[in-house]
Amino acid sequence: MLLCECKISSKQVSCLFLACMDYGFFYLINHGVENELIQKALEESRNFFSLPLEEKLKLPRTEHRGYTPLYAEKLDTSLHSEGDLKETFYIGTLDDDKSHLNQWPSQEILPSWRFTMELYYEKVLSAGRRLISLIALALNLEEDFFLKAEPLYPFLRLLHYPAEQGMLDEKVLGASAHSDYGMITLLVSDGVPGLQVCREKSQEPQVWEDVNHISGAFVVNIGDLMERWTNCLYRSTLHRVIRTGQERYSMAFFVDPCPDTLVECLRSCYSEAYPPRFPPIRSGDYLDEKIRLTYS
Ligand SMILES: O=C(O)CCC(=O)C(=O)O
Ligand SMILES: [Fe+2]
Repeated sequence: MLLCECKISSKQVSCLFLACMDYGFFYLINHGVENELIQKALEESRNFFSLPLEEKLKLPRTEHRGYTPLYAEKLDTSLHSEGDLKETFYIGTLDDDKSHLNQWPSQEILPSWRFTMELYYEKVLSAGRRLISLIALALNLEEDFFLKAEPLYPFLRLLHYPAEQGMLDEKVLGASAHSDYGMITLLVSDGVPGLQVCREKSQEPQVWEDVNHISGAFVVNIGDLMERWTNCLYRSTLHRVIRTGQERYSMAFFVDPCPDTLVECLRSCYSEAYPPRFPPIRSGDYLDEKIRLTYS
């Protein structure tokens, strides 16, 4: 899937439609975020996670921004394990009345950290906006249909999966099985394997496929709210990160609608024979409940 400033062809729009329907996961290239910036942001993320724990704990996650230590989150809330073997750092919107809630490592310790993360955030957000308008076009909607859910509610999640020391409970994963909650996610990693997708969430036993790394490309996936809007025409696909013994870094950028957006089945996505599968829901209510469960 190509995404550039120039005109997009109808063939590319149908290719996007099929990718959202078949897998809910696809690669995105020519997205306008330079690979150098991606690598720089990954390096800064590594710098942060390499700090002593007491330094990281000075920025504890508050209002869903800041640091969460190993095992603090469990993405598969049905699992009986202590939590996921990953540490994370969240950055929320940069330019609204909540921007002051963001937490930043001290400039003395990491001088270019905030600048790099803000630049990365802005660039990925603009690629995400463009992609969301293409997703609307692919559904025969007005280009700005999903952007009416402005101000968007994007979050950058930095992730670090440590190399393992000693024996661990088999049930513990890097990121346990989950689907993402919002509209779309744009993901990059340092190339260390581990990410897997399961195309049929209800099939038993579940079949997991590895997602290969393409340097400079985003792995994009559809989230639950987009699945609800489209009455499951677009798939919010189950995915996870397994433990490989190797250390791994990734950065997930979640593009979510404004909390007050009412997400209800699109007119073109239901019929008498295929009624809406989900009741309408306020985006903020759905997201808050999912986030609450992840930490409980
Ligand atoms: O680290 C990865 O590759 C995936 C992370 C992920 O699925 C998430 O943060 O929601
Ligand atoms: Fe995810």
